[in-house]
Amino acid sequence: MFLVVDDAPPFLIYASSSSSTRWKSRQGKDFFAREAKVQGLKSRAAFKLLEMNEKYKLFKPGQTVVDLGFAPGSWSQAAINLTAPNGRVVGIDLIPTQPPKGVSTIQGNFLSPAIQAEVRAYVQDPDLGRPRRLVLSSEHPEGLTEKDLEEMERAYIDIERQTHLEGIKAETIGQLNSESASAEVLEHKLPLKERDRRHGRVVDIVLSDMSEPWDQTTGFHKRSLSDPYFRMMNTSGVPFRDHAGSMDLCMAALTFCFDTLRTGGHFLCKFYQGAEDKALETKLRRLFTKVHREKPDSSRSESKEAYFVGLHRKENADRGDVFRE
Ligand SMILES: C[S@@+](CC[C@H](N)C(=O)[O-])C[C@H]1O[C@@H](n2cnc3c(N)ncnc32)[C@H](O)[C@@H]1O
Repeated sequence: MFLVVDDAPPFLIYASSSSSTRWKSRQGKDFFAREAKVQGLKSRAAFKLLEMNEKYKLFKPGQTVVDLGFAPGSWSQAAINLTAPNGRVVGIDLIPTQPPKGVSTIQGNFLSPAIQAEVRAYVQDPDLGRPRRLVLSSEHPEGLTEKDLEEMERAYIDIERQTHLEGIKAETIGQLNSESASAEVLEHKLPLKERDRRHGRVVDIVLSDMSEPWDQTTGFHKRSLSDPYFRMMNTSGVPFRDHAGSMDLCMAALTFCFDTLRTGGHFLCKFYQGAEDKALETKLRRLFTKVHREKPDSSRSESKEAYFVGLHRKENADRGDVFRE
């Protein structure tokens, strides 16, 4: 079943049921590709995200989402709609791509430490990438004051952080200033959101649909060299190579989660199944309260791709422990 979501840009929610799944499989394997075209989505990949969101309820208004390997952009399209109003989505990809409306993007190789640092720095500023301010007139037709409008524009994350800060009791602040108290003990007295913020953990959801790009060896006759998206999407067709490449990308994404994901935040990560995925799952289990393996209906059955869904980042996960072999 496909439901239209309010009057936002053309965008539909996917809800699965066994009868609809049977119907879809009868339609042939390009059902999702056709449906993506009809719905104005940038690719059929959107349905994988929508299906997993339907199951795990990942998105909420106002969230900060980082979409690794976002091109051509259907996950970012879905994320910007599902986090409205006031959400922000930052997409990163190797290839130059026109970003979907409302999405901020950085072009570069996410395996590069410089690009990772750039993304971390970008998300630290809570105002970057959010919808722009409204033009205010002194007399608003609905009787709203300038202050009301300013308040409405502030993301819920900022509002919550402010509330927490205001809620810190004077005596705690006094203790914070006391030279005798140890920094570690005092940090535990801070509200969780403030503690997360101090450590740069400001992202609500990290998505990674990155696929290792491979040198093109076939299909040169198909205009594909002039279409970078097609070129980069190739997998090698050699399961071990695809698997090994995807493990590197997943580890980079997981490290990024450790550094930037807030306590309670979620991670959704594509991987190619193989010998190493169990070790990756173990690391995920050390960082997240719940971890699921998913093979959405809309993922081609002949492909070795699957997804890990890491739910609710733990509060006190230790870096050395999470990444130990
Ligand atoms: C399957 S596509 C993503 C589709 C996307 N989720 C969507 O909905 O449109 C995989 C993307 O990962 C990107 N990618 C692969 N390796 C990357 C890397 N090291 N850094 C950044 N992007 C990468 C590719 O360029 C490609 O665009």
